Amino acid sequence: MIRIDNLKKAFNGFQAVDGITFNVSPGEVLGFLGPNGAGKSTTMKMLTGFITPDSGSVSLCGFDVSNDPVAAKSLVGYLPEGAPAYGDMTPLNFLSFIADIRGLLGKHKTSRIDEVIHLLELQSVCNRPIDTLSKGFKRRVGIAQAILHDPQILILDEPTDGLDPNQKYQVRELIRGLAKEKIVIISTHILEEVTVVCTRAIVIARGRVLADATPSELEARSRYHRAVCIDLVDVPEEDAVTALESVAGAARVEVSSDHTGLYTVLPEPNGNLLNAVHDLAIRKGWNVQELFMERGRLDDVFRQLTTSNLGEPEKESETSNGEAA
Ligand SMILES: Nc1ncnc2c1ncn2[C@@H]1O[C@H](COP(=O)(O)OP(=O)(O)OP(=O)(O)O)[C@@H](O)[C@H]1O
Repeated sequence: MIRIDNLKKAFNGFQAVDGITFNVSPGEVLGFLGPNGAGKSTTMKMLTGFITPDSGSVSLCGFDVSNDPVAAKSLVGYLPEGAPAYGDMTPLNFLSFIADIRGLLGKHKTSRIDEVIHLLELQSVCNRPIDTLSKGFKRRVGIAQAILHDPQILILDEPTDGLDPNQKYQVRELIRGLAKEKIVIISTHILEEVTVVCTRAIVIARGRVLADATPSELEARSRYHRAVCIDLVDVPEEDAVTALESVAGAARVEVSSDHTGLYTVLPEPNGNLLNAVHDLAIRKGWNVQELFMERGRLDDVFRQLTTSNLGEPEKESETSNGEAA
């Protein structure tokens, strides 16, 4: 269990993290979301003991990061922002160095290095200086060092940044596999990653938690939750919009700007439009290419949360100078 209580950190009077509190249990993959400068990396650095909080506490499986740093840090694998490594080392040298620091010895050390090299598919670059590797390979070396000692807690700052779609898929699968018995926290800008990988998401801005929910609960907060999309062929736009607007429970109709004939009907709160829109299409004899109901859009919720709450402090700030993060 990770317990984070009222964590705060200011840099030169600027409140980067402003009272963050949450717990995470084994088996959870927590996605940490927020706009640039929201305080995600700073929070992760405090979780891992990389920087010291001004106040508040972090406990990792019962070990306080400030009072018992060695025990706490031994439980954590950390991929810092940008996946820093020693560029003149090869991945093999770097992993061997990390294994020594983590106290892996003899055959166990060799077999773990072998395992992570295979898991992250680093075989082809094992003996090249890290500085000469592509961004994607560097990130994979960073993930390899984070999981090398098979930690109970994984904290990964933007783990799929710079990876191609195949590698993104592989890393997400890897995280899902690891999460079965570990606690995983990832920060990401990729909202689709939250739906695919995370069991829970925390949205922060200006160093404060704005939402803490499952991805489905967040989607349900979207204006597009249960909106009905209908793709029509050869129906004049005006006729389609007028008819769709008249459906009972329809709040608004949006016309797609990049796909002719595609309309999204947004519901009144708790409205259920699917059957009504379906019946309308039959009555009108429309040629329907596609008809489906949306779950909701995370990008919409993210925008609503992070733009509408930015000017509304929830509690007093100690040293904030009011600058935009
Ligand atoms: N060492 C530092 N000294 C001064 N200011 C800092 C330092 N580290 C972070 N900050 C500031 O604290 C705020 C939060 O930064 P942080 O890196 O935690 O945000 P983030 O949510 O991770 O952003 P991004 O998504 O862009 O990585 C930013 O305004 C940043 O400029």
